[in-house]
Amino acid sequence: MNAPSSESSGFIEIRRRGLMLVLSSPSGAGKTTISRRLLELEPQLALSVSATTRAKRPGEVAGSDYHFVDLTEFNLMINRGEFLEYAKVFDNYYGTPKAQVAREINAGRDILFDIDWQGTQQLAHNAREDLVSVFVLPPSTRELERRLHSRAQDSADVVARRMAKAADEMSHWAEYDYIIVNHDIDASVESVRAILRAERLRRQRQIGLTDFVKGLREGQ
Ligand SMILES: Nc1nc2c(ncn2[C@@H]2O[C@H](COP(=O)(O)OP(=O)(O)O)[C@@H](O)[C@H]2O)c(=O)[nH]1
Ligand SMILES: Nc1ncnc2c1ncn2[C@@H]1O[C@H](COP(=O)(O)OP(=O)(O)O)[C@@H](O)[C@H]1O
Repeated sequence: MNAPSSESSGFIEIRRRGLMLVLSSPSGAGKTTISRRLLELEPQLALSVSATTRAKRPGEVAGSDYHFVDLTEFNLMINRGEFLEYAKVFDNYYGTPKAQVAREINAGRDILFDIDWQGTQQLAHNAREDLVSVFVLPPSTRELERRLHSRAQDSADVVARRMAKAADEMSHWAEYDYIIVNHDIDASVESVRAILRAERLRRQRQIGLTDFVKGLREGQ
């Protein structure tokens, strides 16, 4: 039988299970920028570091933005069952290693995923109760293209291919819990923080609530 955990004050403690916050968007809409700001502002939130076969961009740090691996290593990781989900996006493979996610959630920390709709569908299938999904839309197609060019990290033909895929990716918006149109970066970050604040209070994430309320009723 589970004994209610107590703090030194004698109050029964409510603990919280961590949640899995997914941010998806067409490439260039701003989810990496939003993610970086959230991680600075939310000490309870950790980034799920994906493995990818894509080349490192200038400014990216191996092991903190992505684990950069070759296709042979990626296939080995698949065969060893190390991924919670994985998908091919554009011409590269991307996957979420299981170990880090389990560690964070069980420690009551929240974990942020910058993954596409294919990965989100797999997480919804495997972990619906823990999942909170947010789709980020650009204010317009023209602004999306401007942002992809302004990032200046991909060649012109890569930008053209990302634009060509954007409509396809955006067609998945209805599979998400929340939608944010990223006009202003500060407002978008605050919207995600509001979602986090409310979602952290969901009944299903509270551990020890039955004992806590029982204690209240018994006058503790
Ligand atoms: N399914 C899945 N998608 C991922 C993962 N990591 C990144 N992605 C997605 O892959 C796409 C390309 O990412 P990236 O090459 O970093 O370019 P970005 O679109 O500019 O962020 C984005 O839609 C990411 O959300 C992952 O582990 N799993
Ligand atoms: N609200 C915004 N207003 C203007 N520019 C933005 C906004 N959000 C992001 N950007 C810029 O758009 C470009 C693409 O953003 P990024 O976060 O890399 O997108 P994604 O991760 O969705 O591909 C970057 O140069 C970023 O600074």
